[in-house]
Amino acid sequence: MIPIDGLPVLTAAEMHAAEQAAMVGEVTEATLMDRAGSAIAQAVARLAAGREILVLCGPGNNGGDGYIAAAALKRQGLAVRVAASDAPRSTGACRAAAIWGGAVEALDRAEPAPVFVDAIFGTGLSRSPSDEIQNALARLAEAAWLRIAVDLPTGVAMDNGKALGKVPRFDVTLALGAVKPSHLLQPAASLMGQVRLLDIGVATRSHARTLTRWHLPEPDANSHKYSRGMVAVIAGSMSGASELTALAALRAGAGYVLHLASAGVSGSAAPHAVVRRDYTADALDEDRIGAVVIGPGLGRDADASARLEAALSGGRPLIIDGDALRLVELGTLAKHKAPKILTPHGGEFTHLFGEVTDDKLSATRRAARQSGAVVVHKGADTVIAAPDGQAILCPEASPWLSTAGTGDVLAGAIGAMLAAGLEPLAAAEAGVWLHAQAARRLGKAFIADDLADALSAVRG
Ligand SMILES: NC(=O)C1=CN([C@@H]2O[C@H](COP(=O)(O)OP(=O)(O)OC[C@H]3O[C@@H](n4cnc5c(N)ncnc54)[C@H](OP(=O)(O)O)[C@@H]3O)[C@@H](O)[C@H]2O)[C@@H](O)CC1
Ligand SMILES: Nc1ncnc2c1ncn2[C@@H]1O[C@H](COP(=O)(O)OP(=O)(O)O)[C@@H](O)[C@H]1O
Ligand SMILES: [K+]
Repeated sequence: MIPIDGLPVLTAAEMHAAEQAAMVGEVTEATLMDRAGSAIAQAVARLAAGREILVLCGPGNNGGDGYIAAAALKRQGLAVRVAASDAPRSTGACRAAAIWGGAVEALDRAEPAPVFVDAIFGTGLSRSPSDEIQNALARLAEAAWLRIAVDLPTGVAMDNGKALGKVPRFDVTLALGAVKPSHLLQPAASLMGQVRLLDIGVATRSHARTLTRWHLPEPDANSHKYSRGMVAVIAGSMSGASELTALAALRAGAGYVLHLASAGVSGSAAPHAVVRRDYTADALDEDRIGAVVIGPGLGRDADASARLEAALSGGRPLIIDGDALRLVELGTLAKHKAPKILTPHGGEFTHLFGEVTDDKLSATRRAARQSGAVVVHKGADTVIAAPDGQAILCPEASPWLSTAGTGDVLAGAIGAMLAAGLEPLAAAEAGVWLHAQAARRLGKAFIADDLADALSAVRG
């Protein structure tokens, strides 16, 4: 059972191609199924710790994996029963059912067991499971002590994070061969419990992968405040938001943070480490500025538009967030040649790129291509994409982040990473990682100010 940080994420088409490529020489579909079944059995035996196991098997190869796993568990002397939603149909499932060879209970009459293993449907789900299947899953899951899904919980589509019908909550999902988009996309991701990969010897390559820890730049004896990275935050009508961004940039490790506001808007407030200057048209002429953040608290008035235009024409690496995402036009963005990162939440994304009609991964990739920017499409399932198609899917972040100002903090953290010299995609990933870790450390009911402060501890 492999933790999934930094692993490739394969869509249905990519997974199919990877499986086909793996089936060479003596390796057949049956070989892969045997590997999957024995890896599942090993994981289930470990998790079950001697408790009785009920494996639910479907008619396709997901069911086939279930029969092979049940047979292996039985050989180990564990108490295991099998129930089926349907007779085995695929060649693989028929072979596997024969290997099991034991009793098969009818799904609607199956008695619950403490450990419930769902191998009804996996990547081959083509429509909503019947009410009979949905009800049986709900009843058996409810009565179980531990719920384990094989590959994907039954009812979850593979690529778009959608649940087709009622899907119970699982404790563990064992991804076979590769992580798939629905392991990370909402609402499906929140039904999976812990996702772990089982290696079945399929080589996986993809332009998408899961979030991973970044080895962040550390200062050394030659460092000074400018070499650590200088971030300029352009303020607007609500300076609280841009102050949070400035604080977060410092806490994330920037060497120098400039807060540029209208005369009289911000003065001597803490933290005193933020350098506060009046915003002027030539404010961004300072060559040492490594990243400009614009949007948090910017407002949407004429001043805000003028500041955005100055930031876009200034040619410095940019992070465009909040109000600036409501003001900016796609055409202008594509013409801006310096590195840029957009950090929209769902509403801002729709405003700029239109409704997501397919899935968050495809939509974010498209947006990055259209805008020529790295796009951080925020939410419980943040997706980051670069114009060249590379994408990063993030595991479910703390729901306590759903409080005002946490996005301003993220923009500051990403600003610090960009100013420190990371490439835009790496800067976005590192910022999102720091932000998620800070939230995790804080636990519950924190506020955005706490989150900004906690970035220091995550760096430490
Ligand atoms: N390929 C490989 O190399 C490996 C694959 N592996 C395993 O195979 C799994 C994919 O197997 P799979 O393609 O057979 O699909 P699966 O999820 O079992 O379902 C398909 C069956 O269900 C049916 N069906 C679908 N939806 C339905 C519904 N709502 N209600 C009723 N029926 C429905 C569908 O019938 P149809 O849609 O044609 O009517 C078909 O009969 C994958 O998740 C992994 O576990 C591993 O063994 C490693 C090697
Ligand atoms: N329910 C949630 N679960 C996990 N993360 C969330 C949730 N809601 C919001 N977030 C995260 O919190 C931040 C909120 O940003 P944003 O919506 O821009 O807020 P604000 O503009 O108030 O700062 C984003 O990083 C987002 O990914
Ligand atoms: K399943």
